[in-house]
Amino acid sequence: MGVRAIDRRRNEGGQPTGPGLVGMARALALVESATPAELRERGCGLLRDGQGLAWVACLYLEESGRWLGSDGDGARLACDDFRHPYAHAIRQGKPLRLGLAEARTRLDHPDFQAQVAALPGTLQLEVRPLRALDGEREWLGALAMAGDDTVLAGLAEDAEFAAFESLLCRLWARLSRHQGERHREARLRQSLAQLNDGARRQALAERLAEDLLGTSAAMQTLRRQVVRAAETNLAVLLQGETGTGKDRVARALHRLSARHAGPFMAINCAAIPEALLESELFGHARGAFSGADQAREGLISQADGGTLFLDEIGDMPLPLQAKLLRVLESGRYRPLGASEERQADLRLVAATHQPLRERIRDQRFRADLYYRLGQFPLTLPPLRERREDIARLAEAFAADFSAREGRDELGITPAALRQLRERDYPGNVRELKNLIDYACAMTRPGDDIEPLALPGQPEPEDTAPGSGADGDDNAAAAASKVHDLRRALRDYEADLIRQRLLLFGGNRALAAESLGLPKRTLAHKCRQLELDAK
Ligand SMILES: Nc1ncnc2c1ncn2[C@@H]1O[C@H](COP(=O)(O)OP(=O)(O)OP(=O)(O)O)[C@@H](O)[C@H]1O
Repeated sequence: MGVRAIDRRRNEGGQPTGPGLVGMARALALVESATPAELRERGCGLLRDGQGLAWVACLYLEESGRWLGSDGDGARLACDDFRHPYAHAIRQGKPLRLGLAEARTRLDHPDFQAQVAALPGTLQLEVRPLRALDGEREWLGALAMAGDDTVLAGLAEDAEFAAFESLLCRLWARLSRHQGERHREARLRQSLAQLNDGARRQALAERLAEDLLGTSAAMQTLRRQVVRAAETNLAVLLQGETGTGKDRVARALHRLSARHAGPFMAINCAAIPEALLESELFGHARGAFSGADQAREGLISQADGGTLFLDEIGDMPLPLQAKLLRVLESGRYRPLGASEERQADLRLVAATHQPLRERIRDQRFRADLYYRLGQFPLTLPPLRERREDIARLAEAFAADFSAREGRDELGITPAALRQLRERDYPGNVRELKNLIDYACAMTRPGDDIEPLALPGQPEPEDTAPGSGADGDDNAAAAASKVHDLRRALRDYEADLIRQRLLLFGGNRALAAESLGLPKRTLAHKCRQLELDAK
């Protein structure tokens, strides 16, 4: 029975539709499809409903040309797998008809078997390879139909079915072409956007190189990561040995971020006595504790709209860690003694030189806070792992010194550079900077820094015989000049701490240990004496 015959039968109920109009309605239904998938679905529906077929499926050739996909059941069948009938039909380039019972026993592809499992074995299966008639793309896929022998035989001879199939193929080819173009355009737009993003990020990373010096691969990677982190609002955890530049990275992150116009508030958790840290961070209400005559904003409130940098986060006391976690998770906090909670919108950057995992093991740091802080973890490489950066850093520090002191620019001799490259730097970049400052101070204006000017290199005068006696004389002379004991002691203390920090390349833990002080006390003294606490 042909399409026309079936249409006639469908319209026996008196609907005023002639064969031509039915064909038109069918064509319209196909033409209105927006995508190849919709077209296939409509095509199958029209055939199934109008032709008395038991099963209709339309398989499409994937872009690779190696697979046939099926919209309805998601089956995917390889074109060169002859365990299913579609491969045979496409290989032969002409329709294939066989009994379903035979197909079930001969063609044991599991996806095909599943497709026809529920159909009676008495039916016939016809597979028609579909080809784009305009030649743009040779094979489109295959049409599979199961039905009575007479129905399938009628269809094969029906001119209207042939027209239907031809329209299906033309529309399919056109829609595929449009869809392909749309996909190509979308891919192009996407890669252009990525290219633009890539170029913008590259430009930012290059600009960052003026601030975070170093051409080593490790520094280049770090700068790229900083640019990425700055694009987000994620909490950043900076980990690295002392003096590797964590503070510098935190400031760069803020400058590059969308919050750059907001405040950047920083606090060193190790430098503030435990009792004060909470009110420094959270602020307090008036009368919250004895001496709190005025309400005071804490750093969290001051950092609203900007970035809060918590240095030495590993030293934060456990009770405060819990409160900080709450700020991170909800943005809510309560100043000391206040009755109401407040809301803050800030990006948190935390830094530590301590192995936080060990502190978690020792139950001195909360694991949940660690993971929350480290949404975007960044590790700063120690200087000894990027010795190629030493010369560039040293020259930049010498230039900084000259600019600060208003002196002509100082060069560094190749021998001094060699020595600088060979040193170990437990205090990392800070140690190198202190060393160059010292060497600059020891170098006569107009000269270049020589190896002898570097600390740790014996000076001829120091080794001269009798220097011990001179030392005693100098001490006596200095003592005779003291008129204010407190001030003299303060100066002496400041000098001693400064020297010790220089000796240990700025490593506060080592400096504090060598002076028999807790690290927190040393940090406190540095603040009191207005020494560079770093
Ligand atoms: N890549 C760099 N380029 C230029 N200067 C740098 C770089 N890294 C660090 N410095 C300088 O080295 C010194 C120490 O850096 P910073 O204070 O950022 O280290 P840190 O890792 O925060 O140290 P700590 O753990 O002791 O707090 C600063 O003077 C900083 O300006």
